[in-house]
Order: sequence, then structure tokens, then C-alpha cells
Amino acid sequence: MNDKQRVIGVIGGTGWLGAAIVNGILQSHDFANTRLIVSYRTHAPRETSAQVSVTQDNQYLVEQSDMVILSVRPQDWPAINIDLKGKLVISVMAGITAAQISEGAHTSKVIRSLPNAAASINESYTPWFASQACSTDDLSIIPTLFNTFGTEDQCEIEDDIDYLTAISGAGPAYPALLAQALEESALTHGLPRHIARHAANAVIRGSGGLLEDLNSYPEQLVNVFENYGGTTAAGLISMRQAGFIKAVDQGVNAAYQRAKTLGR
Ligand SMILES: NC(=O)C1=CN([C@@H]2O[C@H](COP(=O)(O)OP(=O)(O)OC[C@H]3O[C@@H](n4cnc5c(N)ncnc54)[C@H](O)[C@@H]3O)[C@@H](O)[C@H]2O)C=CC1
Ligand SMILES: O=C(O)[C@@H]1CCC=N1
Repeated sequence: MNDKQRVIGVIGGTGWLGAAIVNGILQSHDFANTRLIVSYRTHAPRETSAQVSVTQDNQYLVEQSDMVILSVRPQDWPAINIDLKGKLVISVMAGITAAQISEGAHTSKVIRSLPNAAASINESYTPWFASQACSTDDLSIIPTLFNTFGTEDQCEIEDDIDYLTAISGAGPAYPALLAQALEESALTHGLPRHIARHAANAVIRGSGGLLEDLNSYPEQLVNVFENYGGTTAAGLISMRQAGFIKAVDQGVNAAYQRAKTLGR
């Protein structure tokens, strides 16, 4: 299918993640000729585009689309009453399995993916799993699609999507928690709030940039500072002793268990 012929439907496309995905597609040259049809539940989107039409009728959206992106909350999934009649569906819903989507939406061609909130700045990391019925042609568009709002990896094991829900899906919140902890520590020390916040946010942004720029492994960056033997090493040793690594592992496992039980 060439881009001229393609119509992508986005159910829940006015939500947090759905809108980010729509914006990513609209900004991409690869989808310049693709039309989008977006469904909403209560509030019609204020901004419109010639490339996008809107509807409240999800089955109408399905009929008009070549493929459908499902971006409603897991708890709203059971009420989505659609018959895809074998069309390709791409879910971004946490915790809802490919088998559940296949059964509920009447198609065996399911891509189960898990972007993250950084999709809104085209910096999502999106792992995805494809059901066996997806053809090579179906799969060929998926990396291009997810690259419109970040980067992606195909996973061979579906459970890895649940685990990555906890790692990278929830992930943007973890450095935010670290930034909050840094800010609170600085406030406790008596620093002005604007300085504390600016410093904490700049640290998270700078560290991300260093990891990306050096293309380094996180442990390399940590080791460099540990071997330096200065103030940073003192901070890192104390954080490790206080259980930082264990706290992160426990947090990830709690999110993983939540992902495993969300739709079941
Ligand atoms: N927000 C995030 O950071 C991430 C979200 N996800 C997944 O993305 C999905 C969407 O999440 P958010 O965008 O955060 O939620 P959201 O609540 O912002 O968006 C969901 C949208 O679906 C709409 N909706 C609900 N029922 C509908 C229906 N019957 N027809 C049409 N639209 C309907 C809602 O009105 C809402 O606009 C969830 O399943 C979540 O697990 C996955 C990774 C990250
Ligand atoms: O917190 C959540 O359930 C959603 C899915 C992954 C990130 N946000």
C-alpha cells in the first residue's frame, strides 16, 4: 500500500498519548499523504487539519480506515465495540493482551505496543510485539510509524511488552521522581525554589544528553564518576547503601505486576 492510499484511524486520538501519536504522524514526511480519522468520546478537538477528520462513531472509523490505532485507557477497552473484519490493529494500551484485542476487535492481525509520555516531544521509546497473522507488508510500516514519535524495537515475546511497560512505558516518571527528590533535598538545605528546580531539571536533561551523546552504557558513566573518587562518588556510594538499586527494582516489579493484572 503506498502512502497515497492510506487512512489510519485513531480511537481515543484526542487523549494524552493518542494526540501525541497523531501529531507525530502529521509532522512526518513519510505520512504526508496519509489521512487520519480520529474518534473522541465527549469533547471534539478544537484544532482541526485538512489531513484529519473526526467522529464519535468507532465502527464508522473502522470502515473508513486501512489500519486502526487503539489508544483508550485499559478500563475503557471492554466498551469499545468494533469489528475490524481482519484489518490491522495497533494497540498502545497497557496490560491488554494481543489475544484479548484479537477476540474483542475481530481481527487476528494485532500489533501490541507500549509507547511512553515522551511521544509528545517525539522522544518515545516504543517496544512492540506482532501476532503471527501479521504479514511482512503489515510489519513493514510499523517502525516507520513509531519513528514518527521516537524510536522502537520489535519484541519476539509478548510478556516483554508487559515488562517494558514497567521499564520504558512508566519510565519517564522515574527520572521525574529523581528530579523531585533532588529538588526537595535542595529545598531542605534552604536553596530558593527556582534554583532548586532549575538545577534538578537541568541535571536530568543533561544526564540524558550525555548518555545519548556518548552512546555509552549507564554503568560507564557511573564508573567514571566512581573512579574519579570525588564528591559524586561519595554521593553514589551513599545512595547505593541506602538501597537505591533495590528501590528501583522493586518499583519496576510493582509496575510489571500491575501491567500483568490490568486487563485480567
Ligand atoms: N499516557 C501515557 O504516558 C501512556 C499511555 N499508554 C496507554 O495509552 C492509552 C491511552 O492513555 P492516555 O492517552 O494516557 O489516556 P487518556 O485518558 O488521555 O486518553 C484516552 C482517550 O480515549 C477516549 N475514549 C475513551 N473511550 C472512548 C470511546 N469509546 N471512543 C472514543 N474515544 C474514547 C477518552 O475520551 C480519552 O480522550 C492507555 O491504554 C494507556 O495504557 C501507554 C504508554 C504511555
Ligand atoms: O501508567 C500507566 O498505566 C500508563 C501506561 C504506561 C505508562 N503510562
